[in-house]
Amino acid sequence: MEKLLKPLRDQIDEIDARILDLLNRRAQVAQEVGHVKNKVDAPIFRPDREAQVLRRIAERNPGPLGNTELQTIFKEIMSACRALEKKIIVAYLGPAGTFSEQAVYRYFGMAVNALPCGSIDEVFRAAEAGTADFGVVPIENSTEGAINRTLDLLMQTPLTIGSEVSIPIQHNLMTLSGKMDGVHTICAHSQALAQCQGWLNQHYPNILRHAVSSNAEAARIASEDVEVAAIAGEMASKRYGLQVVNAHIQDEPQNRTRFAVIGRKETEPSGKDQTSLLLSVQNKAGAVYKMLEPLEKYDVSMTRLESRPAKTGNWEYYFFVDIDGHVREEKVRRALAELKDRVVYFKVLGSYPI
Ligand SMILES: O=C(O)C(=O)C[C@]1(C(=O)O)C=C[C@@H](O)C=C1
Repeated sequence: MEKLLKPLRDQIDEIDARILDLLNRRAQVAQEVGHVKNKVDAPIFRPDREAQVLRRIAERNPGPLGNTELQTIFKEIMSACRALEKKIIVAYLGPAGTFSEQAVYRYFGMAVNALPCGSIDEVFRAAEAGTADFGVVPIENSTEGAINRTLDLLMQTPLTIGSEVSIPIQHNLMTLSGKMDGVHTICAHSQALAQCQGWLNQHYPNILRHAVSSNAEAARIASEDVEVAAIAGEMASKRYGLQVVNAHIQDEPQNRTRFAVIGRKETEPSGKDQTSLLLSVQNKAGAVYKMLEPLEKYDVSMTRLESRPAKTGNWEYYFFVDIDGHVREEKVRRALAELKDRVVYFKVLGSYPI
């Protein structure tokens, strides 16, 4: 067998040498891009350009490697090249081991400085103050709906949504021993408890559930107390040395969370974008219909409409609306110009690649 493998491995060695050379040539060009950008103080991270590179890879891919695998590889290549220009700092809802941390690396690749924050508010503050270049905040879960604190903060912040990333959320029940004997409390973030409610009612109806600030915090508590179990992702079980008792206990197998990447700069059009809006209308019959009419008129599709009561107490609602297209596209610009006159509150949260 070794005899048969030798010439094939020689081929792989030779190809690897070429890949190595090409990767470093690519990195050198990225460094030059960095010099050009530094001269005019242009942003290093360009989500629009990265989306285009990844799209082109998928379009040109003849196989046998799959598009998802190739895009993962190219994301890391860009992440490494970008870090040669500048290693960006990304704030997220910590501690380390949360799904938010996973979203940071999924989106930016491994060559970033991930900065854990104690709350969603702190993530916004870090990005607003410039302590971090970007923030990653959960915006919506497919089982539990909107993350209210994020939506409230998006109303107030001067930051814009520059990208989004969605990751599968798989919850595991874990303890130090890998067993549930003697466990009196299950700790997790309230969202995770809600997402696993059906399963917990069925399997452990009599064990106390205790909401804590994050699943990673739950894992930390469980790592110090044999009588406590945690619900958390795989990263947290590894980080805190816990054994999984039951894997994938979320009620919805396709459970995903969408994260917004927030920053101080708007994202340029990439050719395939969407725009997130925050709107409010007066509580009158037909007001929502009237608000959305310009979208139909200019053939702009709406991909999400979510309502949320305003805090003023007079039964007004805020609407989080996603539409296809970038604010700089003509038809979007026109539709929004008309829509603006029909609402009492209007804010573009950001345009970014789909
Ligand atoms: O094209 C650029 O603007 C680059 O800086 C290069 C590059 C890349 O590696 O392809 C790196 C970082 C940017 O976010 C986008 C792309």
